[in-house]
Amino acid sequence: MSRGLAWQVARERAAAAAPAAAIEHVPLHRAGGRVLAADVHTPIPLPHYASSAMDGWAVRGAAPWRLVEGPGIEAGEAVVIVTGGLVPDGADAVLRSEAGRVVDGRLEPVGETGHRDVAERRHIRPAGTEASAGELVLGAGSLVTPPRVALAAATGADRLTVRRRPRVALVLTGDEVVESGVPAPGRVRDSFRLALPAILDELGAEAIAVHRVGDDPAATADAITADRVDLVVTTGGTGGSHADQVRVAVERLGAEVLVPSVAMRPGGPTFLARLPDRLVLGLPGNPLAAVLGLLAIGGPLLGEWTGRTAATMTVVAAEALAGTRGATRLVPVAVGDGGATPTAHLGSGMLRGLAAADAVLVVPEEGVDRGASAAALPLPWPT
Ligand SMILES: Nc1nc2c(c(=O)[nH]1)N[C@H]1C(S)=C(S)[C@@H](COP(=O)(O)OP(=O)(O)OC[C@H]3O[C@@H](n4cnc5c(N)ncnc54)[C@H](O)[C@@H]3O)O[C@H]1N2
Ligand code: MOO
Repeated sequence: MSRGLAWQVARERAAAAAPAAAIEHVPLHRAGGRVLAADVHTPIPLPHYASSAMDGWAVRGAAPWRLVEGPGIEAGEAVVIVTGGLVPDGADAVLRSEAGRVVDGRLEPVGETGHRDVAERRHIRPAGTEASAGELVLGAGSLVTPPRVALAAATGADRLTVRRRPRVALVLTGDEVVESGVPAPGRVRDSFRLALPAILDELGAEAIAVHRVGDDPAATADAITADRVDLVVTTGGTGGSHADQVRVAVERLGAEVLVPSVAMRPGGPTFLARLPDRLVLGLPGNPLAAVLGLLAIGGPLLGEWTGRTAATMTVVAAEALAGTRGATRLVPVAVGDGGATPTAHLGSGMLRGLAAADAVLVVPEEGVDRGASAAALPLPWPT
């Protein structure tokens, strides 16, 4: 296998391979975590009516006030009101319940606060103070966070127009892989069926099918084309040996190879190819290599596709890290007050190093000095 495309070039190609996002209209309860595909303008002012900020009485004119039922009030009248209640037209202020007293059916202010409530026309939230009717309140491209869902609801929206999540099928290869229990020598317990859908979910995609196939190009090609999906993520079989049949399967399907392999360690055999109706991201079988391949190449692809571009990160290396000639080295690190330190157990076939990491330091060919700043990939799951 050649050394592969340079890190930056491979990532740019992956981002450029993202198709235009499809859109869908989803109910608000399903919109969290999605990216808006259209601006949200509020059709109503926010708040849309003048409301009381306190429990008490809406009053008009000078004290004392005669208590009336409303809805309207005239000078010298007051109406009982609760927090959030509709302030009657013409009301001057809301007198808080603790700042007023009813004597002989007449309401009067009590103490300095009571007089101030009235004199300063307090506790009325006028309509339109947060937004005017027609105003833009959320822009296309924004991630739908909990307060943004609440804001959309306040405008009266029931659905939002968002980018559709790319649909993904997983094709897990390997005759030796078992899915339960303690594996016998020569067998390995599957690392991917549970982890990859969760990571894809964090990257804004949705795994809708999982196939297990043996080391057989025909079965692999069938699995790659089995579902109506936007992206197929395969594991194993990328290495170029006789058993590494995923590349053979993709070749037989006539795919255009966009990224043949990447000059990075680990994860170098990661590839990206395009079929007429779907992309295929091939990840190596070694567990650490596979996850790093997904973050390094699947990350920019899905970032561009979903609009959830991951923020880049800079960390300070707590120790010097040697580079690898002709390749970018990816080192899972724990990030603490003293900087970023490589975690233990970072073999390509291992998982403990990544399980203990907070980020992945990107070590250029020339290495990183102790105390120097270096780029890092954030991990898409909570750490
Ligand atoms: N002669 C060469 N051999 C290898 C090269 C090379 O360039 N020349 N590259 C090495 C590198 S780097 C990597 S990474 C791997 C890539 O391997 P494949 O993608 O072909 O994957 P497999 O050979 O099928 O498996 C590798 C390894 O991963 C284990 N595996 C596979 N699936 C799973 C799974 N679902 N859960 C857990 N572990 C899995 C598999 O048992 C193997 O141990 O190739 C190197 N070799
Ligand atoms: O790139 Mo392979 O990724 O080390 O084990």
